Amino acid sequence: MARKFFVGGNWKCNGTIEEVKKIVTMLNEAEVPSKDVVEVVVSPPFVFLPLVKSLQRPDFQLAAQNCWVRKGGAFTGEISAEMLVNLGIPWVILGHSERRSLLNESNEFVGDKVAYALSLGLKVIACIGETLQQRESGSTMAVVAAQTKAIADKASNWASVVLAYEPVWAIGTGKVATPDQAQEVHLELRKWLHDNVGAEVAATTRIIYGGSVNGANCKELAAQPDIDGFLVGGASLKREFIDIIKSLTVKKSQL
Ligand SMILES: O=C(CO)COP(=O)(O)O
Repeated sequence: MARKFFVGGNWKCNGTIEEVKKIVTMLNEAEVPSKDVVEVVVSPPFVFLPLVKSLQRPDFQLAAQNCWVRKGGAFTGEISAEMLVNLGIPWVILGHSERRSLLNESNEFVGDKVAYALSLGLKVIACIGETLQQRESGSTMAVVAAQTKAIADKASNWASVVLAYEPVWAIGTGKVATPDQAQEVHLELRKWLHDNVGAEVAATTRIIYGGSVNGANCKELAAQPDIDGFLVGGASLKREFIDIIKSLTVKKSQL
């Protein structure tokens, strides 16, 4: 079964009501491939989720950028997975490197979050990725394998998981991974899934790339056989997000 191309737009902590309306209008007017070909998931900050939901075209979906690790309750400032379900938000981004580094989210904590969100029927964009120091010391695969293991140890429903490989050194830096660099890690991750989770999960799980993806570099990355889409930060707030949605042409493996 072919893996459907997936493009997520992570707006991070950006936007005003006016800006949100402008971006949604721009996306609503765009001509893009059908949702049978490309799955598009937009992730505004929590407070704008209802607004975007009310305005957004029906073929695009929504993701929250985080949720609480367990059932909601006395956790001031948190948003629970139950609330996302109640609001009709199908996806949640978990384990983003900004949360791992700035808020000290550990592999185990991210694994618990993923498992809890999945248990409520949410679909999860689970983020992993190494720092520059880790890459330079040759530990990229060990780092992303440990991050993936913490998720795999607790998550059973892989059909609802998209794995986002986002090297920390490429996020917001303009230093995109080369297609070969990204493909190499994606292939290794697929092998890891094969050996540690199962052949079916390895063959069907979408592994998407994130980190300085833009309208100019997306096509070459999208052509790699194991890159199944993108998680886009800065460029998801701009018109070039439409070019990224349209970036899938022919996979290198099919040439
Ligand atoms: O962190 C990212 C998406 O989650 C990537 O951000 P940039 O596309 O701005 O590098």
